[in-house]
Amino acid sequence: MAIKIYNTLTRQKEEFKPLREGEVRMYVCGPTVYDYTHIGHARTYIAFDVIRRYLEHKGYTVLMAMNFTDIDDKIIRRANETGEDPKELAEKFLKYFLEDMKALKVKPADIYPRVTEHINDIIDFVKKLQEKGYAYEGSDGVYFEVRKFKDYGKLSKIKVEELVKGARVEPGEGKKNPEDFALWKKAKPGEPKWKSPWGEGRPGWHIECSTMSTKYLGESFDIHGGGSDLIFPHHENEIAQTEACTGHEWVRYWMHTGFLMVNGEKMSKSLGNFVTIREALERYDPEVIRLFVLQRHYRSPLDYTEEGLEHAKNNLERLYNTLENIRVAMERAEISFKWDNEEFEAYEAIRDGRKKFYDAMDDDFNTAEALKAVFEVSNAVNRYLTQVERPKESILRKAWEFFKIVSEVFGIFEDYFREEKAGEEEALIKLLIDVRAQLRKERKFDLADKIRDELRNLGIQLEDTPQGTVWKRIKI
Ligand SMILES: Nc1ncnc2c1ncn2[C@@H]1O[C@H](COP(=O)(O)OP(=O)(O)OP(=O)(O)O)[C@@H](O)[C@H]1O
Ligand SMILES: [Zn+2]
Repeated sequence: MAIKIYNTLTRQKEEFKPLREGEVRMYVCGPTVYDYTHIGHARTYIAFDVIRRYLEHKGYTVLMAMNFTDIDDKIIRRANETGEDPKELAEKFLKYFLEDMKALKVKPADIYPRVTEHINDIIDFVKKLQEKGYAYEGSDGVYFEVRKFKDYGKLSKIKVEELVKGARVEPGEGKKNPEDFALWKKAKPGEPKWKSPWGEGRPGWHIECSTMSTKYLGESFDIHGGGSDLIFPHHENEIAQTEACTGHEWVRYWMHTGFLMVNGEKMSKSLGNFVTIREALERYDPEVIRLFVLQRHYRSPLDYTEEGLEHAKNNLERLYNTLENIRVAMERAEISFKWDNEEFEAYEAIRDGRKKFYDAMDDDFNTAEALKAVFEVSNAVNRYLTQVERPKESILRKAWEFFKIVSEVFGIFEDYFREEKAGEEEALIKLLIDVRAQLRKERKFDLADKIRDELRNLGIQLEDTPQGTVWKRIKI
């Protein structure tokens, strides 16, 4: 089944067709690193992590880039308040962000381009816009002339006239028109700055994403995403800059996440109503936070409540319980020579649950519906295990395989399945030690030594002690 994606650009679900067969190139706007990452950010990044995981699960090679805004007004302001160097401040919070994402089991992006390492690329981009007549230099910076770009407003559906009336414009003294936005800001005394054809200064916010995404993903790519607060002005301006520069369509699918809300307001650094990921992780397992996010569709708003997190915690426990039930039951499971009603019922429940899971994920990554399917399978397996004395191995294996898929896509139970693998490996080593002991008894020393040497080549060292043979891992 093909994947359908809700495209903010067309306000419709569309069948997903990547530009290159088998490959998906996606760019997700990263954080402005001036404070700790909060659960609101986590909502967005976990959502895109699962989207990316699902695309990979479906067989696509995903090339993902995420920027770091490591110089910007907010960073300079905060650094002035705390007396830190803006560069060090950004560096510190960038490191914390990566740690937080790792803790939440969010797979790292392939490339994390940072603004301060791409200043020359940004300058080149602005120069091109100036050459093409879309940008002009004002007293305090270089601006993009919005009215020159005919498609302006195509993403947010905001008209330039409304924009000016509603005063949704950025400040800037040197602008020709109120709706224009800064591509380059000339440095004020004491601000971090870089040399440019327009004097010393720094990039505006939007230009970094146009520059760095096209540098790494090409002049056209598949998916661009972020929280829905980025639709306007950030993504609207990104489109204007990039399409003005290249003269053709840039991004195929625009994806935006709903907000994480606290008491009816967006959780945000600016409003100060946030719970950091670190605080949340002191109280909840990372997988609880993931499940809490996945309980809602990524486009819907999500309320941050204790009940919501407790609900996720209980749900996660229920699923772990089922996994343990299956694992333990495997030991008493038998090969099937015939099926009874219980087997047919369990089989059909797993089959239907698995289909529902894929249908839900194909339908614009509907994790909330997919999770329902996971519980249907979980309930059916538990029911089956209470019904039969000797469960059939094939039924359990089907359920197990399904949970492995859920694990891969949702980024939960990963350690559990890893331990299972480690357990299998240990059992195999023990088996080889027994075989070697038997060979030695039979005085087949050549073969016995071969086992020892081959294992050593794999990083497993055997040692014969008076108590028997023991093994340890060694560096090879
Ligand atoms: N409450 C939230 N719910 C969902 N996504 C959010 C929330 N807050 C921020 N995001 C998303 O996190 C990403 C990084 O945000 P960024 O660092 O730009 O935050 P910010 O806008 O500076 O901070 P804040 O919005 O907290 O004041 C963006 O995609 C943004 O849309
Ligand atoms: Zn961006």
